[in-house]
Amino acid sequence: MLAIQGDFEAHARALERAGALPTLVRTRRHLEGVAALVFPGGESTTIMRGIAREGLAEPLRQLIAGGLPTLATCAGMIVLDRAHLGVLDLRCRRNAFGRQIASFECDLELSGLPGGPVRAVFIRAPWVEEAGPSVEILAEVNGHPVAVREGAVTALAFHPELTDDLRFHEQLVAQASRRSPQVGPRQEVNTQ
Ligand SMILES: NC(=O)CC[C@H](N)C(=O)O
Repeated sequence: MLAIQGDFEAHARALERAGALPTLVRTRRHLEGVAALVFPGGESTTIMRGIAREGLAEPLRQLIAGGLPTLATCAGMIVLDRAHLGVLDLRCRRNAFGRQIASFECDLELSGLPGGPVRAVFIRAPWVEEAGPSVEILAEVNGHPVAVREGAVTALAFHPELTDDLRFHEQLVAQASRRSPQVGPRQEVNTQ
């Protein structure tokens, strides 16, 4: 997972519980051999600055364009949008829910996610202001998309990594092991 700034440690714990071996990506070298990517929540301007400083933008774009399974939450969704890395064909509105209800939780039903609604934790969250035809909207709040999928990328305006709900991380691990069976789940790697 991208570990420049933000709540990547919460993602690491969720990934471990989902059977993956999370590694921290801070430089280009750390991208070698990754089977999936996570873009955490945090502060998108700071994360973008780190990406630029480390020369990570182009390698990240190439990996995602090549179909690397990717999960992005909150600031991570902003980082992937047209105005930033440009890997998702959508435009985010930052801090979209405004000051009064900057942070809130709700139960959210997502299309294509079995097992019932998720408890969605929004923290100064963005929403998707406008999206191209290749972007599938998975859930909305008040008519604004807050969960989308495009290709192998799932982007969420909320933070599943801050709850006990592992479904998104499990989905990512499953996507990654379908694509490169040698890398997961961990039980298969470590059977001596
Ligand atoms: N929880 C979050 O990731 C908030 C995102 C933050 N408001 C930003 O614009 O970068």
